[in-house]
Amino acid sequence: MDVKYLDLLAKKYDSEEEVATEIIHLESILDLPKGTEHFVSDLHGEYQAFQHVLRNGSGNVKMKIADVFKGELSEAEMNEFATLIYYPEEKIKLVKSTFTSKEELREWYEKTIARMLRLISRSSSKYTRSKIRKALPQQFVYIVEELLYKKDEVEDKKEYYEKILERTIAFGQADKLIIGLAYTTQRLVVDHLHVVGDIYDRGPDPHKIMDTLIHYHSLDIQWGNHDVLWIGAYAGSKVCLANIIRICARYNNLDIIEDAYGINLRPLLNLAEKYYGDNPPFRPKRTDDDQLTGQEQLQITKIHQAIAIIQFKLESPIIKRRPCLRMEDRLLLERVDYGNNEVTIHGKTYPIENGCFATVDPDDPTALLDEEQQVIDKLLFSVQHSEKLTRHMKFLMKKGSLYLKYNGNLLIHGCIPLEEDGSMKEMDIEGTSYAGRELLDVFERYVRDSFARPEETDDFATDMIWYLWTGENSSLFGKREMTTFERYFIQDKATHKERKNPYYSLREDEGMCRRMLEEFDLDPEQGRIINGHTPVKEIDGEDPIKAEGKMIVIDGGFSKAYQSTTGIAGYTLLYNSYGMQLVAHQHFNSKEDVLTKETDVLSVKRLVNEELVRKKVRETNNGEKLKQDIESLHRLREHRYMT
Ligand SMILES: O=P(O)(O)OC[C@H]1O[C@](O)(COP(=O)(O)O)[C@@H](O)[C@@H]1O
Ligand SMILES: [Mn+2]
Repeated sequence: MDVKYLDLLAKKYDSEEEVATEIIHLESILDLPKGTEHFVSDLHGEYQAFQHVLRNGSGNVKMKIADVFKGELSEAEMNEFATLIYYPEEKIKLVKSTFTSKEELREWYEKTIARMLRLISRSSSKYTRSKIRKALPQQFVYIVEELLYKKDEVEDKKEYYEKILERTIAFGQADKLIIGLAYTTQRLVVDHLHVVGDIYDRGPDPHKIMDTLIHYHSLDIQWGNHDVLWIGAYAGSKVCLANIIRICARYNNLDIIEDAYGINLRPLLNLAEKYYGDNPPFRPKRTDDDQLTGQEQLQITKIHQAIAIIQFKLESPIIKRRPCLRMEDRLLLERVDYGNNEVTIHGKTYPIENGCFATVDPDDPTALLDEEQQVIDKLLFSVQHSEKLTRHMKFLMKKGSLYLKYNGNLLIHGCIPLEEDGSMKEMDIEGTSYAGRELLDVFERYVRDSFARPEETDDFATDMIWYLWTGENSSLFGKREMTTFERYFIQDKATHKERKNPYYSLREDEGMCRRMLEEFDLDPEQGRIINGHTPVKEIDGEDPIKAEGKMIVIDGGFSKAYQSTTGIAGYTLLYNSYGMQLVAHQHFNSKEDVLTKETDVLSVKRLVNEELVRKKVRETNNGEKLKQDIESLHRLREHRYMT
């Protein structure tokens, strides 16, 4: 081992005792049960629903409450207690408003704090003290530790503990303590979060989800196609940028661009006002909460058209300069017969409905007007100078990747592109052929490369990010082609169909899943593939657990827009030392509903597998890391203190 590294390590552990203590500490962690992993995917801007799943730990909080209090508290009391853990600030207010005397309140404080400590004590049983300390409300660490580790049987200490509680309440600190303990509980029931892609688009608050994730104690992200679209926009891809704005307009979410990220849409609006009018397929999709005036709706409809046309124009030069992407079929603006109002796709001609080609020159259909060029350039400048977006995109890069191998499982948003016969689909990129894991690795390199050079807007790496959004061999898209143009302009629904990669039928097969795990050097006996991206249509009887449990698809659709096709409001997955459980969530109404009616929609759990022997940290990714640390510490001990 590198002597320099050992010297560095010696600075941190500068006595033999310290090295020994650390070795003992780490070795004891290895024998603790593995922490609970929580998998979520396809959040699609649904911040409230995501918050709820995060706060209740996919039902884990309730499970722990039942473990501790079943038989002692009624169902209603347990539910109320659970709500307090999820939304402590609001719940305390509600509870307090029901009391008529100080005495009542004091009793409630005492009872509640005692219960919370019991719950925390149970939830933290598999963690070391130092880890628990980190999870405790920092201003109350001393008090909580005293209370947490008290031993009731020690009579003379009883008075001492009561005094602590009494003083805490008397000093008006009880609310803060309860709030802190509630967040501690939330934190302890989930050790690590995996976000299996698609934080962005369709829903109203992806930026709030990002802020939540930035503050989350431990997580990783597998990029979804929508996340990569945002990364692409920030990394300099104008066509990705046009797409994110188009999608925000389509879902009436331009606030995300303007208010959350501070990007000025005025130039785009001016252009839109000049060239476009009302046009049904471009009207924003409405949700129940939208209160748009006719004027507002019209404005969004115009913006939607303006940016869609810019997008279609921007696609053309990329397709032409990158023949290896083989996307010539998508040069649709060039296939429009502007005189007869028709378009020819895959050899078939269709009438165009609701065309909006005022800025298109039939002789040079993909040329941007100067005005359009200026609009997109200004937008890119704003995007790259948005402080908040910069923070969010950097975080996506830091915590994210195209796929992840974690504790023996393969986490991936979309797919591994396959041929019909189950072989890995090859793609020729700049003269080299890639498939399977290698293809995904090369895709990721391009994303990182483009992100590192945001000033380059037309280079290969930046074009590849767009390809990841929409290309046939993209592991994130997983479909033959994206029929956005057809859905706006052609009535014939057959043209709207996006044919899925064979992966999506082959993944039902256990042998295939085993081969894919092997492709990623994972043990097919132990490992599973965890997928997002395609909504599981429970309504039609689709099963999220496929291939004898080797494949688990957890996109049940947080996205409200997709709930009518799925029939539920999302799946999440829990993986603790006892095994894996899939949780199906019912539709989430609102936080207010949870608070007042305790409607913490019952989540149905299904066992995916049960570990025969409780899994320990030793057998996890983290365990591997700890073993390496221990090894280094042994070396340090020999190198420094035993010679
Ligand atoms: O539902 P919309 O807004 O029309 O979007 C449809 C587009 O979204 C996609 O389904 C991709 O989004 P998902 O990753 O959420 O599936 C495309 O395949 C499709 O063209
Ligand atoms: Mn997706």
